[in-house]
Amino acid sequence: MKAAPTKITFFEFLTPFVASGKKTITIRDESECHYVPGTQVEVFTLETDIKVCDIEIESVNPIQFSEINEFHAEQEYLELGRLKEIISEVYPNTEQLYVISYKLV
Ligand SMILES: CC(=O)Nc1ccn([C@@H]2O[C@H](CO)[C@@H](O)[C@H]2O)c(=O)n1
Repeated sequence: MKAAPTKITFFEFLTPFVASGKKTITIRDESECHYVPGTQVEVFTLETDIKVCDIEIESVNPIQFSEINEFHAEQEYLELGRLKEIISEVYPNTEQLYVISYKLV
């Protein structure tokens, strides 16, 4: 069995919202859906690989791109339009995604 991942990266501009507890979910593709509820994960900036904080994974749930709504945007601490724009840039032509929810530890 593969070990649960212990590191996650976020775009640097989003990390203050993760560290302050304002952003409580992230939406990723299949390659990043292997986080395990109850495990602790270190948060780093994507661009500069600087450690930001520690989080505990609460849940990982599949979602279709077309199902992303205001409720997710609120938890992402982003406007819905902006959220969908970012996701389409990072994961072009990917319908199957995963909502990873977490809390600060
Ligand atoms: C390799 C890597 O770090 N990738 C990503 C992928 C996504 N995100 C953010 O997650 C949310 C849903 O996609 C949005 O808020 C995105 O901006 C991120 O910060 N970094």
